[in-house]
Amino acid sequence: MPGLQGSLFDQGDEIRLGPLPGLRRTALGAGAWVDHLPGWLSGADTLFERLAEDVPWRAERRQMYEREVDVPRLLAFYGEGEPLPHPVLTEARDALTRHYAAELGEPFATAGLCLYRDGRDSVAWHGDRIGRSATEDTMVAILSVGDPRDLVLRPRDGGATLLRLPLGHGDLVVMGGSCQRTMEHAIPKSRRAVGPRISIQYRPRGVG
Ligand SMILES: O=C(O)CCC(=O)C(=O)O
Ligand SMILES: [Fe+2]
Repeated sequence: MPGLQGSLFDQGDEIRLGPLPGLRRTALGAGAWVDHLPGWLSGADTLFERLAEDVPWRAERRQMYEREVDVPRLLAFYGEGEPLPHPVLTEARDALTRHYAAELGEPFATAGLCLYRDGRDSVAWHGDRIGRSATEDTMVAILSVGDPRDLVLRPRDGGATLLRLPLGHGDLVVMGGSCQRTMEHAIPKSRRAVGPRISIQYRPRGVG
């Protein structure tokens, strides 16, 4: 098969996870912290293309006061034990479970996927406060592929943005400690011309 060898052995396309010890922790106060590792996954653009095509993306609507509005991003959710849409996503989840085993005390179990089609797609300020995260420390780990979008964090009880991290192209961020109950996070809309981004959020059982 002419051409096959070229595509199989092209390093730039190979989807591969790097080592996790390069993670850098930033303390945000009140027991909240963020771990960050740019470029954890190589071949991220190839993974983006696969996921964009293979995942059964859903458009959702939600009630906002009197009106029903479009949720400004596409979604997919994989519950505990459900096969993930690409083997590297299982590998990433298991590597994160191993790395954080002592600190987290339970495995990462679910995967939520978001597709931000362009700068108009976003997530408003919120904490992932379903389940144990409302009252106890937990972690939400996010792997990003596609064009970078800013993840911003601010204290829940008011105050300025403490951290702004552009996330895309294989970057990893982990929000931990009290982050989901003492801080809020968002992916703001962007007026710049940005290409699509997919985020994969790993959470322990019952956390949402
Ligand atoms: O896309 C992201 O990186 C964040 C998504 C998020 O905060 C959520 O789905 O709860
Ligand atoms: Fe969130």
